[in-house]
Amino acid sequence: MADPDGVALDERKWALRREMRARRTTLTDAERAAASRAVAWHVLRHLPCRERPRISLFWPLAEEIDTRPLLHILYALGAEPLLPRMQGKGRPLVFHRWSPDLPLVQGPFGVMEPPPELPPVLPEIVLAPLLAFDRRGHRLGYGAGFYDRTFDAVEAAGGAPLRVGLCFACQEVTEVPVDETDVPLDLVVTEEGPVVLRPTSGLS
Ligand SMILES: Nc1nc2c(c(=O)[nH]1)N(C=O)[C@@H](CNc1ccc(C(=O)N[C@@H](CCC(=O)O)C(=O)O)cc1)CN2
Ligand SMILES: Nc1ncnc2c1ncn2[C@@H]1O[C@H](COP(=O)(O)OP(=O)(O)OP(=O)(O)O)[C@@H](O)[C@H]1O
Repeated sequence: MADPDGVALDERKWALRREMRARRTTLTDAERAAASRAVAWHVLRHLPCRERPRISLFWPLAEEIDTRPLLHILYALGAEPLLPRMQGKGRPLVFHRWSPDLPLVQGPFGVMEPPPELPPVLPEIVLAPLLAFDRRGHRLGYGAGFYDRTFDAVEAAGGAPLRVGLCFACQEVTEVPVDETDVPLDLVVTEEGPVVLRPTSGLS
């Protein structure tokens, strides 16, 4: 697929992924840690965490928001934190309950995941990692299409999760290139606070 100036959509997405990875690399460890604490605070303050939702996080890769303190706090609050597991290329992620004593196993791309023998759980809130987002709610990930497929699969199974991006404020762009499989986010939470993207999210 090509846009009017002839640059294929895929090429524009890969160029933006490279640019956003480079931008994220410029954060210092101290900035990353402070932003991660602020993001955790905004999630607890603005999402319905006291209703103890089944809420999916992700085990962070080196340069992503550090979600581990938030996982522990949600668990302590009596919420049901979940982590995703890959079932293979081209397949949706499946979610399993996480607790502090759960031994994780290393999956593809070095991602730490719950072991496969646990029962699958449908999330009510999905906190998704991303490389870039825009104010229309479009999200750019690492390019495997895992989260778009997962949002479709959860809905097909009867779920209607709140779709939330979790990232650094520097990952906002004017326009993410999208194709027809892109499932928009309801909101994004950065260290600066929540960015509400769809009024239907019920949050302000
Ligand atoms: N923490 C985390 N867990 C996740 C995701 C994610 O983006 N982050 N995923 C989202 O779909 C799924 C895994 N999919 C992935 C697909 C590609 C790459 C990838 O290309 N990784 C880079 C290294 C990235 C980094 O260190 O920042 C690589 O292998 O070069 C990673 C995860 C499920 N779990
Ligand atoms: N629901 C879906 N069904 C079939 N193909 C899909 C679906 N969602 C995404 N894809 C395909 O997967 C590929 C990667 O999608 P995309 O560029 O949106 O990934 P991404 O959002 O950057 O990655 P991720 O969600 O893994 O972080 C594209 O070719 C896209 O068409």
